[in-house]
Amino acid sequence: MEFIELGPCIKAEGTVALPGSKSISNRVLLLSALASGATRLKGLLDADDTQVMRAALKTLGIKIDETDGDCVVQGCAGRLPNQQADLFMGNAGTAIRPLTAALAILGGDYRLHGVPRMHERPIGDLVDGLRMVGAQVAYEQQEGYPPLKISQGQIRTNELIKVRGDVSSQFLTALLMSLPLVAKNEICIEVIGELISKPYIAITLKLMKRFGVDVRNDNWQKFYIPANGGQPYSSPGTLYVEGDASSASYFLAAGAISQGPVRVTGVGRNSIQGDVAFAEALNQMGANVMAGDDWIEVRGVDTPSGKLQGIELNCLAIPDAAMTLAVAALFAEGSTKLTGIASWKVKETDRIAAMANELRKVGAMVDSGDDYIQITPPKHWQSPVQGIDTYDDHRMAMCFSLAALGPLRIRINDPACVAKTFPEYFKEFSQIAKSI
Ligand SMILES: O=C(O)C1=C[C@@H](OP(=O)(O)O)[C@@H](O)[C@H](O)C1
Ligand SMILES: C=C(OP(=O)(O)O)C(=O)O
Repeated sequence: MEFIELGPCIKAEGTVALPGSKSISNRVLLLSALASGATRLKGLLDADDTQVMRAALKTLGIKIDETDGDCVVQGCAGRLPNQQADLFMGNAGTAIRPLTAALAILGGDYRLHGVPRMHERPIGDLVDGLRMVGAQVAYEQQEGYPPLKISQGQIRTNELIKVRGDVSSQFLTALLMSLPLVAKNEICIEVIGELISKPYIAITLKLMKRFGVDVRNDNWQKFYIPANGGQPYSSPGTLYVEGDASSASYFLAAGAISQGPVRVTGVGRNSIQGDVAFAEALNQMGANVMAGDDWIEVRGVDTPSGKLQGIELNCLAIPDAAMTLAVAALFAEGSTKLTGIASWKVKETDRIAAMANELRKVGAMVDSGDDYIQITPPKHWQSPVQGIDTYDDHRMAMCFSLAALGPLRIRINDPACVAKTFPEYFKEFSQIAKSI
């Protein structure tokens, strides 16, 4: 097995220009493809999750030109050139879920599949929502999970559409982005159960608006898609993709654990990404945080003891950056309890189990349940000889790089899994984290 050894680092200091946001990149790729006109995308993320989206769109006949560093997408005005395709979606939730919905609504003869873990990640709530409007979607193996087969349906949009919101917000995002394609009348989507990850729905709505569709959000329970003539999306011309706020969290945490200053550029106080709230959580732990329009910076901590303080925090709105808090908690005084994280179980791996296992390996005391994890920092740090396992989860690898800011050298297994969203992660980390 491949591994990387890091630290022990005496300080973390410097500036990191963030790669593009995964969530924004995959949404704008799809919206540009469905829109009329060409869209120039600047700052798009180039990583596994966005590569599978680009490749799928190309297979569907969308022209994407990447010759000059930008990505120029020729929209198909809601009519995909290829009505038959076999599409590999890797392990990208932001690719398979919205694309499944768009293809099921437009109709054709499609198959969508991914890596083995993708076939364990639920999609049943989305399929149920799509079947409600007459889309034809079938499970190839296990009921409720990819691979999926899509065929031509008879789409009806005059009834209320319901979708569960408590497993993944990506199902609602997928319906929101695809239903305008057939909105001859106003369409209402009702969310059943508590909607998790709300800031990601906010990203979806803001980006749809950039492409001309203004959805009315009635208290996060009902969403109204306006009637249009069947050609809803139009290109905004040029669109800039923000830096990834979840990717920012590792560097900001490094700036808090050490003296910093560590600055990230590409996201700032006006970001449309919910994970910028990670900086507020760090601040609650005592970190010294500053932000401008296009940057966030952390300079150590501002507490009497000079150490981060453990907190209790509901992380329903920041599921991805919450993982970074779990590892930052190793460096805090007192325990940290993160709640509202039940969705961790159905992501790249069972993140509650993975996080608990690996935090224990460095000496922390960990208690966890269905929707929480509580971390008490190590009395005596340990460096596991066999290394920290990463479970093919990019965030496990990126989070545990922070353990190198502790007193011991740390080995991270299978570091290449960061390619899902941040292929250059370890290069960037080693530029700011300085070893003895
Ligand atoms: O819509 C999105 O871009 C995302 C939504 C979140 O998923 P859930 O809604 O499943 O929590 C998040 O974890 C994921 O990385 C990206
Ligand atoms: C949950 C994640 O990814 P996905 O978009 O595949 O759901 C993630 O990036 O942490």
